[in-house]
Amino acid sequence: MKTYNLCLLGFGNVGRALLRLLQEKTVELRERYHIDWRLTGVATRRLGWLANPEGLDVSALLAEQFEHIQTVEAGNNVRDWLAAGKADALFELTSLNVESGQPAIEHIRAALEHGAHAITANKGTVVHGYHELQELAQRQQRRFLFEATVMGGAPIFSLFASSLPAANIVRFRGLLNSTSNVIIAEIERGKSFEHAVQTAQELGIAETDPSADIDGWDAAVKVSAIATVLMDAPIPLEQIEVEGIRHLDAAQVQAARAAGTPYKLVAQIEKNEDGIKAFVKPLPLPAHDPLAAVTGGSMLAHFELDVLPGLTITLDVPDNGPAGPLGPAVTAYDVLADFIRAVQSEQRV
Ligand SMILES: NC(=O)C1=CN([C@@H]2O[C@H](COP(=O)(O)OP(=O)(O)OC[C@H]3O[C@@H](n4cnc5c(N)ncnc54)[C@H](OP(=O)(O)O)[C@@H]3O)[C@@H](O)[C@H]2O)C=CC1
Ligand SMILES: N[C@@H](CC=O)C(=O)O
Repeated sequence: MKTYNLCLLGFGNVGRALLRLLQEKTVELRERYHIDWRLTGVATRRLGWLANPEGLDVSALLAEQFEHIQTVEAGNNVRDWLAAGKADALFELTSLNVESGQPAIEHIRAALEHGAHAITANKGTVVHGYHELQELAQRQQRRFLFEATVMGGAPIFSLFASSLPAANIVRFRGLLNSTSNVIIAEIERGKSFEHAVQTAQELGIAETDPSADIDGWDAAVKVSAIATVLMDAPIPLEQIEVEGIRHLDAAQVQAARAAGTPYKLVAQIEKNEDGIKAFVKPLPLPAHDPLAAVTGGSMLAHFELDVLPGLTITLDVPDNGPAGPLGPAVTAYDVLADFIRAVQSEQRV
């Protein structure tokens, strides 16, 4: 059985949740999937480039006892660090950069060139680097996987890839941003905007810079990722009509809720012979609209396909589970599932 050397770049909400999940699933990974693992690299701007090819102390990392962690010299850049950690897989879990997807794209490029699989929750890499990184992965016979980037926790990209051959999306409508949904719900309950943002941050679902959520860009990036990967219609962000929830007036939000037509940040894509059009904007929705019933950090994606009139995927994310906030935990599951898929693709060769 192969022991995989895993390197984590970004050790925030999702990185920590992934490490906890890997610990929980160690025996299952070994017994069901013949995968053994050790953590050989962790890096963030604050921590620097930590590596040890014999394995880093996972419990000390999770307890933030960084001074107890034994490391080797790992240089001060991603390529030297991947080499020092003898990486077989990189988990790229750094913050979203809406404008360029960097430096995450460079991290993934480095991992693939090193010969490691690259798995990410960072949607900037898909919007700004999808074609280049897929081609590089194919040349290197490694996998670039990104299931967690849209509706972290739910299968979207892998579902289409594995179970919906020759199906073409003609319309998509969904609620793709948990943070704005939590913020709107808090405002409906009479909380201030600042308090509402803080609640989303405490749940671990807000972006490092929450203005990406509030101003609609996180949802727009997800829209662009769906169009690029699933609709073969890369739509640049500047061609998406984007309006966030910042300007929504509390009284207006509360009145809409009282009237049974709550505001939701709706994402929509339509493709026809004239091309592709997409928007992200807050809309009051009638009670019978399935999007109106999506609560808290939950999300919904509704696809209309040429072969299926309607396919809806709902991801229920209650705020907290026994071990804390569930948003990052369900996202970590998608990352783990991608890792298993990457290894299985090697095992099939
Ligand atoms: N949280 C969620 O529910 C979900 C998150 N995602 C995506 O997952 C990614 C991580 O999210 P999350 O864990 O919540 O974010 P956090 O803000 O909690 O953590 C981000 C981590 O990345 C590190 N980081 C940021 N920039 C760099 C850089 N240039 N070089 C090295 N390290 C860097 C930060 O550490 P430091 O500041 O020390 O560098 C920190 O450890 C994001 O791209 C997000 O969009 C996707 C789906 C759901
Ligand atoms: N900030 C995002 C996290 C997942 O992508 C959200 O709120 O949906």
